[in-house]
Amino acid sequence: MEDMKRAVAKEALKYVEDEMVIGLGTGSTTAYFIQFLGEKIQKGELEEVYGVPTSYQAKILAMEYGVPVVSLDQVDAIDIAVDGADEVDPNLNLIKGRGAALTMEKIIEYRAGTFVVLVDETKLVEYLCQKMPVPIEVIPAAWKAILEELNIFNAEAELRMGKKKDGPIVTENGNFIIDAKFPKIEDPLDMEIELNTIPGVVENGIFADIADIVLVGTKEGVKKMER
Ligand SMILES: O=C(CO)[C@H](O)[C@H](O)COP(=O)(O)O
Repeated sequence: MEDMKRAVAKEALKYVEDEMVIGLGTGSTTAYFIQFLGEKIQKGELEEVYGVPTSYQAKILAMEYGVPVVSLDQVDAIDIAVDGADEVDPNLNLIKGRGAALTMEKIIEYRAGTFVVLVDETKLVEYLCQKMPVPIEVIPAAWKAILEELNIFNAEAELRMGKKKDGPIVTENGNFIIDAKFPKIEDPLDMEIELNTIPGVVENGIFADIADIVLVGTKEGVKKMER
């Protein structure tokens, strides 16, 4: 599994050129990309490249490996964004947000000229929500009301609890995460828009029609899916 993650991360470097602004995703696969990117910069193989992190994890890794970091409000445009995903359907719609960084990820990846997604083959599904729930970032005061609202969609939804913290996890924006397992998502774009109309929802982890390229790590090597 780690070999597959490293392989897609290496492949993603081929899309990076001098003077690019790069959205840096969150998660274990993107961590390899940030590491390899930093190593290339340090060797002088890439120049005038800047990273816009989607999370503290991405920012800390970028600082550790020597990728110059800038914030979204310091750049005019993002040339490319590279990030992982939890599910990818045949039309390159995604579920993201296991790392609870989905809001900043979507803000940055939506704006990227090219959005490259890095996954291993276990993340490929026939339809969204086949295996993974949709993470939904919510305003803390609204969590219970939103859980009830999600009953309309027949979702099995729960507040995400901390692992090394008592109580719910708190996102980098100071919000809670609800994980909602829907029966089957027939129309990802429609569902993405509908979830965001519930008052108190900040953003949800359906990324419909955003990914341009998905690099899939398989036992036979890296495969490319493109829109
Ligand atoms: O959406 C994410 C974080 O919010 C991650 O990109 C996604 O969970 C994939 O992570 P990993 O590469 O560790 O499997």
